[in-house]
Amino acid sequence: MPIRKSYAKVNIFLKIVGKRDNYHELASRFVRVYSLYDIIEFKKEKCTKFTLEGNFSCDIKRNTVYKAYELLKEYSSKVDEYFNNHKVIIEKNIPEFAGLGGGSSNAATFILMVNEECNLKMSKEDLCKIALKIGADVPFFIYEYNSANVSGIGEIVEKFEEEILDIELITPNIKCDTGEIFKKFRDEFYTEINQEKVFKLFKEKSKDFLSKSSISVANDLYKPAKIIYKDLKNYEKKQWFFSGTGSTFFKVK
Ligand SMILES: C[C@](O)(CO)[C@H](O)COP(=O)(O)OP(=O)(O)OC[C@H]1O[C@@H](n2ccc(N)nc2=O)[C@H](O)[C@@H]1O
Ligand SMILES: Nc1ncnc2c1ncn2[C@@H]1O[C@H](COP(=O)(O)OP(=O)(O)OP(=O)(O)O)[C@@H](O)[C@H]1O
Repeated sequence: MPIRKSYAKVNIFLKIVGKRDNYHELASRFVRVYSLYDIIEFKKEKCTKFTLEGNFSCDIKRNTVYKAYELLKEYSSKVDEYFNNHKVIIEKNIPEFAGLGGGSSNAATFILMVNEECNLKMSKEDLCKIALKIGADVPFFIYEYNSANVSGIGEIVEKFEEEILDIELITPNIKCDTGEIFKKFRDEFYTEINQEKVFKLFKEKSKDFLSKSSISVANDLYKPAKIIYKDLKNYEKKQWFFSGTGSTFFKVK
């Protein structure tokens, strides 16, 4: 029975490089969190329509996995046929609105599983074209790297060679809205890192970078996030950093 782990991610650093329409171009180190994952299973069962079981806060049409299904079934009739005979069960462990890429990871893992089970023979590059339509973090999960330097709006994913990191997480019960935080950044904190500094950042090991950085230097979105969600400051601790648009703080052990 097809079953796979759908890992969480943290952003070791997240720097804004520029604007692209109402989006922002990033330079970010994404690292897979091996200790935190959802589990996605395709279970044999007759289904009259696409069936997705799991503890989600949104309806099926807004689910990233459903969006991935809708996009994949355009490629081959095998996909619809497969999900007439299988349902999708997701055991959710990654908290939502946490900066951990839960929804994005689910979509990517689902895409990889369908590519295999329906024998679509699509390349990672082809799968990323679909992934990007779902969200900026999805391509990272398609490549399945332990660490990667991600740029553009998430569409450029370069493998970064380093040891697997042991990451501790604290996710306060504060649901951080990504759009609001980017807007606050753009309105009140806008700054761009230059390409020369990005080049140096992308060569630095994650542990070395963090040993010399502060939470606000590592992640351009932390200051705006803290203005909107004032309780975040209660969780600030030495050697703890902020992932994505939060609310998760992480420490590399
Ligand atoms: C912050 C990160 O999680 C870093 O890993 C990602 O860049 C977030 O990307 P994402 O999950 O695709 O973000 P979404 O939740 O779909 O985006 C919500 C809103 O955030 C803003 N947004 C998002 C990503 C980005 N690179 N620039 C943006 O300005 C956009 O207004 C977007 O409409
Ligand atoms: N498969 C899914 N798992 C979790 N949330 C999902 C999923 N599909 C859609 N969502 C919705 O996406 C929104 C954000 O979920 P989540 O924060 O996990 O996604 P993410 O953008 O990948 O992660 P983050 O931005 O926090 O790093 C929530 O409204 C949630 O209901």
